[in-house]
Amino acid sequence: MSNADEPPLLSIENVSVHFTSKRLFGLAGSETVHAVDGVSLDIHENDVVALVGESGCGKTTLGKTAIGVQRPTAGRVRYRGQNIWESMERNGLFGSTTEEHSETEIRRALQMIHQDPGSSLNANYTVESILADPLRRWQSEMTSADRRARIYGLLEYVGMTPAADYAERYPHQLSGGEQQRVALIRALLMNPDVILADEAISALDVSLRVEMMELMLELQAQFDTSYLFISHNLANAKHLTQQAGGRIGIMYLGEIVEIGTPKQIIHDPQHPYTKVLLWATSDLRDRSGVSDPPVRSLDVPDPADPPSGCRFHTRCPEARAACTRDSPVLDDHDGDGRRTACFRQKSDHPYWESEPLDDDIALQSNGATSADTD
Ligand SMILES: Nc1ncnc2c1ncn2[C@@H]1O[C@H](COP(=O)(O)OP(=O)(O)OP(=O)(O)O)[C@@H](O)[C@H]1O
Repeated sequence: MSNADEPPLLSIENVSVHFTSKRLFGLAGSETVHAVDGVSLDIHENDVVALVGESGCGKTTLGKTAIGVQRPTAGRVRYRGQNIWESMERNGLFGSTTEEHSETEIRRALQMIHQDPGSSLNANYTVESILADPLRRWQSEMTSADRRARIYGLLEYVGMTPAADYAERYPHQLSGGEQQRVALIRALLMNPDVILADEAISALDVSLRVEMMELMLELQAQFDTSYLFISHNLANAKHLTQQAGGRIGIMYLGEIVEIGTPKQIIHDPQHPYTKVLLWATSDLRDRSGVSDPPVRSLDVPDPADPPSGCRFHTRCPEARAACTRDSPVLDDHDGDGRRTACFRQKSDHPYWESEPLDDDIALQSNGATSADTD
């Protein structure tokens, strides 16, 4: 479990990532996709934070920005207090100073595992060479016998036995679950502070997902690392964060709209969009409740032209005129650490005096959102 009183390991400060590209089909001009907008988030030592939201809401972009793979167009990312892009630029020009972490150290500290480990494991190397590489780089004092013992020990730990047999295999000779375990071990052998796990279990069979999450947590304790876990599946996010004492952040159209403990998010959601995600997650849905999705519209707005005010207002069943004008700030309204970006959490907000947007629109009743369970 993390200690929120300690200075954060990673601070994402008011970060935006906008992608500008030419319009397709010969249309004049360019368009700017607001992939991430004004997000702040701290990740602590031994933390587990899961980001959940529909496809295209900016989870991957935010994750990559957090680990210094994507440069923000506004805002800062700090690693142990140090602005990582400024440091990397300065290091490139002048080398690192003694007080700061070098670019190499920052790169080592912030690792990633992908949805498709097959494409990230080098097909031409055996499992043993793939796993020996980080040890050679970061623990150069190890003898080759020590390296082999370490690799075999870890393969056995993750259930890939006999280890000597698995060590000689190439990635294509492993199942998807085995490839993902090798990718996880390789990332951990870099001795990272944070691992971005981007849909890292989504491609696995349902039965293997829980196993992989358990393994991630067991290895977290051994390697002293934090996870930023990205998933479109709220049930998986709950499973992982619940055991780790972590948090779930709900993203919608480039913004975090609610963040809190799994108990707060799953059992007492405050943001109307969190309620939609819960509704869409069959494993978590309250079956005694409504059968229709709690949204006014199923249409997801274009991230190149996000709605004014609260971005969720075009779909929100609770939306009022105030929501079309002003953007709610992500705030801790109850003093319990959970933060929500919704005017309904402030009893004295002008929202309560403003007109409901459209009383006549019935809740739509067909289909689910794309963040459904699979
Ligand atoms: N390199 C890029 N250039 C232009 N637009 C991009 C780029 N990367 C992402 N986007 C756009 O930014 C938005 C957010 O994308 P992102 O991949 O971060 O979302 P996501 O929530 O991770 O989605 P998914 O679950 O489908 O991966 C999308 O509209 C996407 O099309």
